[in-house]
Amino acid sequence: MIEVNVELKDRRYPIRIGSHILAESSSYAPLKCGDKVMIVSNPTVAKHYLTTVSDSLNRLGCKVSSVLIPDGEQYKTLDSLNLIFTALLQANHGRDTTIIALGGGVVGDVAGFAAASYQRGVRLLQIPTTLLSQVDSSVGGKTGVNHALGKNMIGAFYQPCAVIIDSASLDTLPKREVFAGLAEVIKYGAILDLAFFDWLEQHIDDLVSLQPQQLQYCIQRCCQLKADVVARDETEQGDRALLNLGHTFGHAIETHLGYGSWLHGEAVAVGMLMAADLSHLLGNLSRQDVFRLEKLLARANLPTVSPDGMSADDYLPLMMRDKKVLAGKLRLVLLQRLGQAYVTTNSDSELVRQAINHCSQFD
Ligand SMILES: NC(=O)c1ccc[n+]([C@@H]2O[C@H](COP(=O)([O-])OP(=O)(O)OC[C@H]3O[C@@H](n4cnc5c(N)ncnc54)[C@H](O)[C@@H]3O)[C@@H](O)[C@H]2O)c1
Ligand SMILES: O=C(O)C(=O)C[C@@H](O)[C@H](O)[C@H](O)COP(=O)(O)O
Ligand SMILES: [Zn+2]
Repeated sequence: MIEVNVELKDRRYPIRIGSHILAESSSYAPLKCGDKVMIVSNPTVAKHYLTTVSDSLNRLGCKVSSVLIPDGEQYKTLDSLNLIFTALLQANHGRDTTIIALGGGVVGDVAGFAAASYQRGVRLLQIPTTLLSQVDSSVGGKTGVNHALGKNMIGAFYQPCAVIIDSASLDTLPKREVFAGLAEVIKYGAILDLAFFDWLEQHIDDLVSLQPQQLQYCIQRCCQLKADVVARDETEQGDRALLNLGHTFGHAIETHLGYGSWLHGEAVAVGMLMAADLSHLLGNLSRQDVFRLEKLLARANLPTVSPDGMSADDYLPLMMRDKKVLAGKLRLVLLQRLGQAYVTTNSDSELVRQAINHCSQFD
């Protein structure tokens, strides 16, 4: 087992990464004998991992209850949050409880927000079971739910006390979900680390087929890159916005099509290409580097063109609701070059339209 630490201003928490570590009680520190816990999961994940996790916690001497929310992005809602609150109240959980998120990013974001708000805040532990949640959503404390008018519009920054990543849990993950996770993996290389981008170009086939050694290195590198950004800027006052590459476009796709139609990673993949194209139009990223990004995404079996029938007119109003908008001005994450991103308000809407059109089938 290896550990990456997230060093916040006033405290730190560990990300433990290993294979088959959910079956070991020692993985769950700081949980200890006598602790009350509520595991939040969904039926799909529970079928595979709830017994393993509950057994480990029971052996540790924890008092374990669980609640399942429905599976899917369309259930990342206030209703699901309320299901969790009801279960907590019915089982008499107080401020000394710990909420454990066992699942992908949807479970993690909803359970995380439940932890942030139940009785004004209880302890949270993340057990991510998708590639996307292992490399991204379980780390850094963004929690929340969607609104029909926009992604992740209601939420809180709320850090977990630990993140436990069992890479073996990816063996049961559908391939399409593995590919979606690779979009966020490629994002880290594109925004922060050219050497990692180069490594991904060499090893993307190994990741697609979940080769254990390459997978562990990839998860560790992504967690380290995210931990470093979050340590510098926990609540997105500056640099953390770089983690949003492609998301202003991608969230528009998810909202426009209806949550769950395209996966988050798929929408982010196309969004990153739009951002890369725009970066090129603004005279930064070279055409060759736009192609490198496109090729890597395609090799990860991700979409590289906008959804059928979605036009720039559909994107722009939704993009104006992005959380990075300041004083009514769109702020976008763009690429100076591969491995170096920046945030800009200097994005003329005609060029934004052009970039969207370049990534559309009719172009
Ligand atoms: N908080 C953040 O910083 C952050 C970062 C990135 C993404 N997100 C959010 O994360 C969400 C996407 O997360 P996701 O891609 O994990 O999707 P998800 O949570 O919907 O999980 C994908 C699917 O895989 C299933 N699943 C999960 N683990 C499994 C396993 N081990 N075996 C078999 N099936 C399994 C789930 O039940 C679901 O059907 C989006 O809502 C996105 O906005 C948040
Ligand atoms: O952790 C972050 O910061 C990110 O932006 C990571 C993103 O991958 C993630 O999808 C996040 O939920 C998007 O945040 P939002 O603030 O645009 O909703
Ligand atoms: Zn994301």
